[in-house]
Amino acid sequence: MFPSSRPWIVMPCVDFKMKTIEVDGIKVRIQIWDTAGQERYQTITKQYYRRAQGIFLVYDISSERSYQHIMKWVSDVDEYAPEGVQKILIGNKADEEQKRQVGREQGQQLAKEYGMDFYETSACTNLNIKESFTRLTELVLQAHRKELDGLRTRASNELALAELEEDEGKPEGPANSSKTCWC
Ligand SMILES: Nc1nc2c(ncn2[C@@H]2O[C@H](COP(=O)(O)OP(=O)(O)OP(=O)(O)O)[C@@H](O)[C@H]2O)c(=O)[nH]1
Repeated sequence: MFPSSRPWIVMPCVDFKMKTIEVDGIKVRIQIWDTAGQERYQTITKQYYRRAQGIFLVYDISSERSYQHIMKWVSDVDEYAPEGVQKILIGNKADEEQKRQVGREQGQQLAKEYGMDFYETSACTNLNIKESFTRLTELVLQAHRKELDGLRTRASNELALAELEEDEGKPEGPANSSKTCWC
């Protein structure tokens, strides 16, 4: 039953969850947006790329077709996600070994081509679920740490420059002003 006092927006194409995970002893709260793969939702789901910091590109190891789609996802991510977004390639349904159509090496090869980490996972047996989430969070934190360090360096350089300019503007100190001629 929907409460009548407030509006409800039903988005059939995006699932949202929040999770807290620990990386290097730090608790990190992450937002997870699971966008639908179907073509008909693409206009909406692409909007979600814009604020992403980390993206899992997921195919199904029992579907060659889903693997072939990864190239398209990568080009969409390049087009719509912010520069520097962290990506990991996932071959899901690793529990379905008897239905496998995509070899593990194919996944590894593709990930290598795009410079991504790669995991085979199973949502059914929990294989590599925690590991892949932890790794993506780690990559996002590392990327932002670099950004923060860059900002810090720039701020301290600017401060040093400001101090230098202030010093240069000051009248000369007593040591210099009471100039003594030794000759
Ligand atoms: N055997 C197996 N089945 C899985 C696994 N992950 C998901 N499934 C099944 O695959 C089907 C599709 O799962 P979804 O989570 O809806 O997949 P999705 O990619 O989000 O689908 P869309 O949002 O429609 O693109 C469901 O029947 C799941 O139970 C897995 O690791 N192993």
